Amino acid sequence: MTTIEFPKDLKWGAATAAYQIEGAAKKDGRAPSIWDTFSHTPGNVKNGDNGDEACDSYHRYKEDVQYLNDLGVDVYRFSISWPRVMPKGTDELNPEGVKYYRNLIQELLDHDIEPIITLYHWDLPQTLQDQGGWEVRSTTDAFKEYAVAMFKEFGDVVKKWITINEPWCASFLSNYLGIHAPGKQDLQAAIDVSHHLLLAHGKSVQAFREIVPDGEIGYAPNADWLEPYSQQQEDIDACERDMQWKIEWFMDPVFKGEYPQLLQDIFAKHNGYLNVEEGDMELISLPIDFMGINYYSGSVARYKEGNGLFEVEPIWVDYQKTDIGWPVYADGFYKLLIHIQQKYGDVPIYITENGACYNHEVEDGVVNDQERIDYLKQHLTALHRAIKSGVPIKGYILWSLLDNFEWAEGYSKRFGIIHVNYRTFERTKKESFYWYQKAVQNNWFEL
Ligand SMILES: CCOCCOc1ccc(-c2cn(C[C@@H]3NC[C@@H](O)[C@H]3O)nn2)cc1
Repeated sequence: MTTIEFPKDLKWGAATAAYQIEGAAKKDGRAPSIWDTFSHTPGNVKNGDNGDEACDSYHRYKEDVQYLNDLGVDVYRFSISWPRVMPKGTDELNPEGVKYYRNLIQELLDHDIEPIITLYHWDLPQTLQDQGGWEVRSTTDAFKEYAVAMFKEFGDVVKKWITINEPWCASFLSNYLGIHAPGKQDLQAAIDVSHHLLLAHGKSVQAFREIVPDGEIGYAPNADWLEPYSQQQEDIDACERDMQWKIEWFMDPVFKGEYPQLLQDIFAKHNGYLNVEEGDMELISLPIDFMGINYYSGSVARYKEGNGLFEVEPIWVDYQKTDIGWPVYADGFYKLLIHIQQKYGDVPIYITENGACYNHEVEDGVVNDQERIDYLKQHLTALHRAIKSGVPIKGYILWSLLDNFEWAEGYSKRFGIIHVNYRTFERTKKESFYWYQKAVQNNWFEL
């Protein structure tokens, strides 16, 4: 048997996000977010699902922390619901909301699990959306006010912070493709949102240095891996364009202080333009301590005239697929990490999300999700290969601890290593839970 053994200091973890697991959407002063509005608008979410109750983790967080303790993870990545702690988006804090997160953090610390807080995991307070949302610059100041309040509340015990989760999803998927909240299909809006998300990141990094001087802060872009279907230049160029949309567009500003010209030119052909003001890029490119990378899938792709903004067509034949339809492409994980290191140098990286959707149900008390175990084996092997090649990987945080509300897919898509019965909220450890538990506790696994 082949053993894959990781560096002794690699941090192992699991991740969730507020709107996807908490529920209690109207409890103890929480105000609506754009995802409450979006999910309650017919047609936006499969089966008309919403996050009103989700996994009821708001009331069951102690049980969920016990599962993390059973796993033996070093870290737990969760997000704070902005409208739960700051219902108006700015101004006063909601003490009940703050108390929930203080209790959750204390429960983690009592079990020797390090909290990693994501400040923005897509649940913008609706009241701010009503004032223009991320399309307007003032929301970057509202975010800074929220971030500063959280740094002051929890910075004494929480030392790792992530500003923005998957800015590509929160900007282009949400405001150009219209698939996520607020569901707009407006390129200019998406470009403005992408810039304001990065500006909000920069403003909060600047504040963080004053408030939590011994802390570490980063952000968590998502990326898939597309490689040319052939060596035809048109196929190579098509992949480059789409990859730059997720990688360079969100990483060049932070690590190079500029947006990629290739994409600016493409956007301009569709009447989309950046609105950058004096000082913005200096804020956005303030040094950070780590970068999160969220990776799920990849494939070959080819040029297809007129197909979307970038005239690219992923070709998904020949791939094993998960139950959300995404190809399983672990090599893409390795190639992405090497590519990022080549482009941006030795930025410390946490894998802040990696996991698979398989919709197994409980049968006689068992959830036999062998496919998820195989996915994890393949991707952790690819990660190990990247580490051996010198990529500075600091941690692996699996998506997700629990089955949860998978955005526009609702509860129809299960990413958890723990099965959730959405009627009773009963949790059931899947076979992948036990496999991951062993890998975490051993720091190695056998192929
Ligand atoms: C060109 C057309 O493209 C359509 C692609 O549409 C999507 C939809 C969804 C995703 C997506 C979903 N996830 C998992 C989440 N990451 C954060 C966490 O909350 C998980 O639930 N990552 N990416 C990407 C692309």
